[in-house]
Formats: sequence, structure tokens, C-alpha cells
Amino acid sequence: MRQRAWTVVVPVKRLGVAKSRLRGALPGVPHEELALALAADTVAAALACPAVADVVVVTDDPRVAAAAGGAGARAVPDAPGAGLNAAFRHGAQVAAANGGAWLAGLTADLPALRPDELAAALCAVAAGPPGVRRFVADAPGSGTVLLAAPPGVPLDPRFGVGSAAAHLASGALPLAGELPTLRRDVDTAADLAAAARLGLGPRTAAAVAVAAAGRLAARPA
Ligand SMILES: Nc1nc2c(ncn2[C@@H]2O[C@H](COP(=O)(O)OP(=O)(O)OP(=O)(O)O)[C@@H](O)[C@H]2O)c(=O)[nH]1
Ligand SMILES: C=C(OP(=O)(O)O)C(=O)O
Repeated sequence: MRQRAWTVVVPVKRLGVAKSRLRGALPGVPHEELALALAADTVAAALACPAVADVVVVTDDPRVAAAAGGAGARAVPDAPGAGLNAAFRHGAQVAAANGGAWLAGLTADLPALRPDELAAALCAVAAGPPGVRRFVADAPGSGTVLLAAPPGVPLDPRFGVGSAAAHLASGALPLAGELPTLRRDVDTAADLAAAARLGLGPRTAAAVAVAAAGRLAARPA
């Protein structure tokens, strides 16, 4: 296996409809800015991961596509427009067409993700049982943040509510290990606070700082 062998597929919804459970979490910060910051920090961590050769961002949002392309990822349209798993499958097809054999799907809501932790997870998959899909469950344990497939094995994504059980039932094996910044997906304001305790990427940290400055300025003297 080459050192930078993995292609990581990251689907991102249009910002206006993305991360709806987070709406209003940062007063004074437009919701789309927060959703963009989460995705940009996730993509930046994937690009900085020493095990990753390519990042494919599947999105119909022009701001996400521009940010991803500017950072060094390949942005492709959200084809066929049939939801998250279809977006993962499309990204996997694009990756395969570009020679990517080791494929991973990553959710775009991991603003604390550290590149070395992603590398540890991907290297553990490569060193583990051959020919098997592996997944990393989110911090609560019911969702999935990463699904990885070795060469010749279809990604076969089953993301959505209860996806950890769905991935397990489909034959994928869970990856053990602490991996706190990888498992920390952000769906709610409480998740964002938990991610902040781990250390946020620069775009999300800046958004949090804007909200904090606004709160301070609004306090009576
Ligand atoms: N390209 C694409 N990405 C999607 C789609 N649905 C979800 N995603 C992305 O998949 C990731 C995980 O999905 P969720 O955590 O459910 O995010 P979400 O749907 O934006 O959030 P909620 O509105 O709060 O459910 C997020 O980063 C989304 O942007 C889709 O139909 N197309
Ligand atoms: C899409 C998923 O994310 P969430 O649970 O964050 O909606 C998932 O866990 O498969």
C-alpha cells in the first residue's frame, strides 16, 4: 500500500439546508457561515492527513465547491441528487475513475478532526482484516463518521439514522479505538461545545469567537 493511498469522499449539503439542528447555535453568526466552517475544517483536516492522496467533495453548493477547490480538494456536483448515500456512491465512482482504490466516506461535520487521528484510523483499516469494509461510529455510538473500503470492495454506504447498526448489518466491521476528534460529529449546539473542548479547526473556531465577542459586547457595562 502506498503511503498516501486513500481517497476520501466528503458529501456536503447546500449550506442553506445543511445542519438544520444547529441553526441558531451561534448568535450573530449566519447559519450558512457556520455550516461552511464545519465543512471547510473537515476537508482541511482530510487534506492534511498523511494517509490521504485525494479528497472528493460532493456538493451542489457553489461556496462549498469554491472553498474545497481552493483548498486542494476535487469538488463534484451532488449527482444524482438522491440524498447522502447516493452522493457517497457518486463520489466513490469519481474517485475510482481517477485511480483511487482505497476509498473512504467521511461526514462533513467534524470540525475538531485531527489529521493524525484520521491517519491512524485509515492505517488501522489497511492493516486489518483484508477485503472488509470498516466503519467508525460517532461519539454517541449510533451514527457513522467514517466508512472505509479496501481495493475491489464497493463502499456500499448506509449513512442516515442508525447507520452504525446498518453498517454492521451490511457486513462492515467497527473500528475500535478512542479516536475522539474523528468520532466527534457536530449535529447540535451541545455537540459544538464538546468539539470546542477537543479543539476546533480555524474556520469553526473563528465563527465561535465571533459569537463570543457579540455576547461580550451585548453585556451591560
Ligand atoms: N452532498 C450531500 N451531502 C449530504 C446530503 N445529506 C446530508 N449530507 C451531508 O452529510 C453529512 C452528515 O449529514 P447530517 O449530519 O444528517 O447533516 P445535515 O443533514 O446537514 O444536518 P441536519 O439538517 O441537522 O439533519 C453532512 O455534512 C451533510 O452536509 C445530501 O443529500 N447530499
Ligand atoms: C448521517 C449520519 O449522521 P447524523 O447521525 O449526524 O445525522 C450518520 O450517522 O449516518
